[in-house]
Amino acid sequence: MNHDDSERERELFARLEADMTSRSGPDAGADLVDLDKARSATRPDGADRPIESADGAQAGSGAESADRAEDESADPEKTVVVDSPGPDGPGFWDGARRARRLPILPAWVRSRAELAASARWLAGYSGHITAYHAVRTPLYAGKLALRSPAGAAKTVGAVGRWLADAEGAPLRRWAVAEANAQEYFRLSRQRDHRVKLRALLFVLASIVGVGAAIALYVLAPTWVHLVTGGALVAALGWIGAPADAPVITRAVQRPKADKLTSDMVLRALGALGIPAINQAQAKGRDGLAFVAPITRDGPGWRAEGDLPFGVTVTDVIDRRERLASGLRRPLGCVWPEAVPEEHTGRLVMWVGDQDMSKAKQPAWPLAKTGSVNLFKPVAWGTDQRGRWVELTLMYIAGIIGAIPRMGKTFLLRLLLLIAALDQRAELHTYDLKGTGDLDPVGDRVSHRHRAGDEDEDIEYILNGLREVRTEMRRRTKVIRGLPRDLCPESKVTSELADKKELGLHPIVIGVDECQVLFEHAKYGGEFEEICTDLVKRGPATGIVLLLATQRPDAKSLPTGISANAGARWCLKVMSQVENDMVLGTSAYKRGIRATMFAWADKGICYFVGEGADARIVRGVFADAPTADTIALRARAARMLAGTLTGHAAGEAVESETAGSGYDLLADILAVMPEDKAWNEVIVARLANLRPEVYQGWGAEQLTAALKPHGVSTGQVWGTTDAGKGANRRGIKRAAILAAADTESDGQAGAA
Ligand SMILES: Nc1ncnc2c1ncn2[C@@H]1O[C@H](COP(=O)(O)OP(=O)(O)OP(=O)(O)O)[C@@H](O)[C@H]1O
Repeated sequence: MNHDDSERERELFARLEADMTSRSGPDAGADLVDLDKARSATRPDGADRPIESADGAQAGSGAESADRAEDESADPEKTVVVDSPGPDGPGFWDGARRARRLPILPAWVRSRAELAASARWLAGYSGHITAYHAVRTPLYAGKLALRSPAGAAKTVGAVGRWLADAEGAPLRRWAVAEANAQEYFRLSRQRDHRVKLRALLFVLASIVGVGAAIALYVLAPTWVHLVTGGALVAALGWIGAPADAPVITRAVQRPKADKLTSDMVLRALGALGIPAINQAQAKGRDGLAFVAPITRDGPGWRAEGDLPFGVTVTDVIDRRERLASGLRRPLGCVWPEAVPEEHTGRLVMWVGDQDMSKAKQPAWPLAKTGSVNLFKPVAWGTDQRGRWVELTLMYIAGIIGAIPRMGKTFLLRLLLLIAALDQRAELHTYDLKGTGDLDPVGDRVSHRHRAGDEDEDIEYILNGLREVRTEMRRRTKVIRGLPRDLCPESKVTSELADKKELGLHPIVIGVDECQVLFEHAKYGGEFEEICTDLVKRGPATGIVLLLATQRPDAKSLPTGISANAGARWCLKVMSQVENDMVLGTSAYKRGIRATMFAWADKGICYFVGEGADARIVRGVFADAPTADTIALRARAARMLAGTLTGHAAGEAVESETAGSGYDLLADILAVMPEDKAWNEVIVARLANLRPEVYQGWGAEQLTAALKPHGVSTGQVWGTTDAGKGANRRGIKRAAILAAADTESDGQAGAA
C-alpha cells in the first residue's frame, strides 16, 4: 500500500468514526460492524506478497474481526469501543524521533580493517585472473590461429548472404507458397533495391579496404603489419570458435547458492510444526509478516519479519535443524536470530551461501605482524557474515565453556596470544588438562606457567593466585593514592600501565579446565575465594582472569565467578543449565542457545561482552605452529622492551609453596591461644604473622577458606576493645585442632 492509499484509508476511518460518534444511538453497534468491515476491506491483499505491519497481518482476517464485531453488536448497550477514535498512534515527529536510522555507509566501508581486507581480496582476485590468462595466452593464440580459416569462411558466407538479402528469402518463399503474387512482387522489388544498394556499398568498401591494405603494406613499419595481421587472425579465430568451445576458459568458478525467496522462507516456517504458524498458513495467511525486503547481507541473505502472535523467535531457534531442512540448506548456513530491541516475535533469518564452519575466514591481521594495546579493541573472530568481531581484554573477567573437543582450549590460547602481543602484559598460564596446549604461549612469554594437575602443580598455581591477589590489593592502594586527573575513573588506564614505576601493567591469567581447581579437596575453597575476588575487583586494577571449563556447572564454575564475568564465550553445550551458567541466567529463555550448535561447529560460540548482545562468532583458528610463531614474535618484542620475566625468562618465580611451612590451620593454631575467637580478631593476627598471604582478609574470607578443611564458623561470644560483650562470627580452637589432626592422619595414611 502506498502513502496515498494509507492517507485515503485514514480519512475513510476518520469519517466513519466521526459519523458513528455523532449518532451514538441504537445504530452504533451496526456502525462498529461497518467500521471493522471497512478496515478489513481496505487491508492490502495484493498479488505480490506485501510487506505488512504486524497488526495488518496478524490481527486476524477481515471476516474474523467482522464476526467478532457482529457478536458484540448483538447487544448494543454492552458494546465497548476498545479502539479509541483518536489518532492512530504517535504523531509524525514522535515517529521520526524513534525511527531507527540505517547506516549511511555499509559496515564494511566504515571499518578500515574490513575495507583494507576487501581491497586486498580484490587485488588478489584480479591478480589471479590476470595470471591465469597470461599463462594461457600462447594457448589462446594457437586456438585463434587454428580457428581463423573457419572464421574467414564464416565471414565470407555472412557477407554473401547479406549481399543476396538472404534474410528476406523465407518471406519470398512464403509468398510463392501462398500464391500471393502482389506480396511476392513487392518483396522482389524490395530485394532488388537492397541488393543494388548493398553491392554498391560492398564495391566502395572493397576499394577503400584494398587501398588501405596496400597503403598499410607499403608505408607502415613491420610491427604495424604484425599487429594488424594478428588482430585480423584473432578476430577471424574468435568468429570461427564453436559456441560450445570458447577460446577463453574461466579462471574462477563461483559456488552457486540459490536466492532466498519469501516462498522458501514461508515454506520452511510451515515445516517447523509450530501450530500458530500452521494455523495462519491454513487460513491463507503467510505465518510471517515481512517487515523488510529480503536482501543480500554479506555472503548471504537476510529476511526479517514478525511471527504470529504468541510465537517467539526461540520457538524457531529450537527447531533450527528443521528450518535448515525446510530451506534445503546445510545447517551451518541457517542462523535464525532475535532482534534485541524489538518484541520477542521479530525474527531475523540470515541464510549464508556457505556453511559458517567451512567458509574461509579472512586472514587474521595479527597472524603475521602487529602488536596489541590491550586497552583497545582487537579482532579475535568473525561473525556469520565474515565481519571481524572485536574485544577489549582489559576490564573484563571471562569464562569459556563448552563440551570437550569444540575448541575451548584453542579459544583460550588465542586470547592469551592476543595478550602476549601487548609487551606490557604479564601472563600467567595454567593448563590443568596437562597436554601442553598452552605451552607455545607459556614457555615463550608467561611469567608463570604450569601444565598438569599434580599436587605440586596445584600448589604452584595456588601460590601464583595468592600473589596476584596480594598484588591486586597493592594496586587498589596505588590507584586510590593517584591524583584524580591521572586516574579519573579509579581504574588502570593505558597511560598508567606505561608508567613502570607504578607497576600497573596488565596481568592476564588464563586457566584451562578450571574445574580442577574449584573441585580440589583441600584448596578448592581458597581457589574459589581468590578467583571470586579477582573476578570482582581485578578488572579495574588491570588484572584479567580467563577461565575455561568443559563442565560448566555450579561446582566447577562457582556462581560468584560466573555471575560476575564481563565476557562469556559459550561453544557447544548440551543443556540449558550449562548454557545459562556460561551465558548468564535466562540466556536460554531469551533464545541465546549454544545447544543449537552442531558437532561440526568447532570454534563457533556465542559471545557476550564488549557492550553488545550475544553474537555468534567463529574464533580465529590458530593451530599450534601458528601459535608458536606468534608467541615467538611476542617474546622478541618483550626481550627488546625488557619485559620478559619469570618462567619464560628462565627465572625461578616460586617464592613459597603451599606445602613448605604455610598451612592455614597451623597458622590459626599459632595465633589462637584462646578456646574461641572472632574471625576478625584471627584475620588481624594472621595478617601480622604472614602479611603477604593474609593482608586484607576479612571475616568472610576466613569462613570461606576454612570450608574446604571441614571447619564451619558460628556465633561466638567475645568482648570488643571497648570492653563490651557481643556475639560475632568466630571459630573454636577445638574444631581447628580436630581438622588439623584429621588432615595429618590423612596425609600419613596416603604416605
Ligand atoms: N576456531 C576454530 N576453527 C576451526 N576449528 C577449530 C577452531 N578451534 C578449534 N578447532 C578444532 O577443534 C578441535 C578441538 O579444539 P580444542 O582442543 O580447543 O577443544 P577443547 O574444547 O579444548 O577440547 P578438550 O575439552 O578435550 O580439551 C581442534 O583440534 C581444532 O581442530
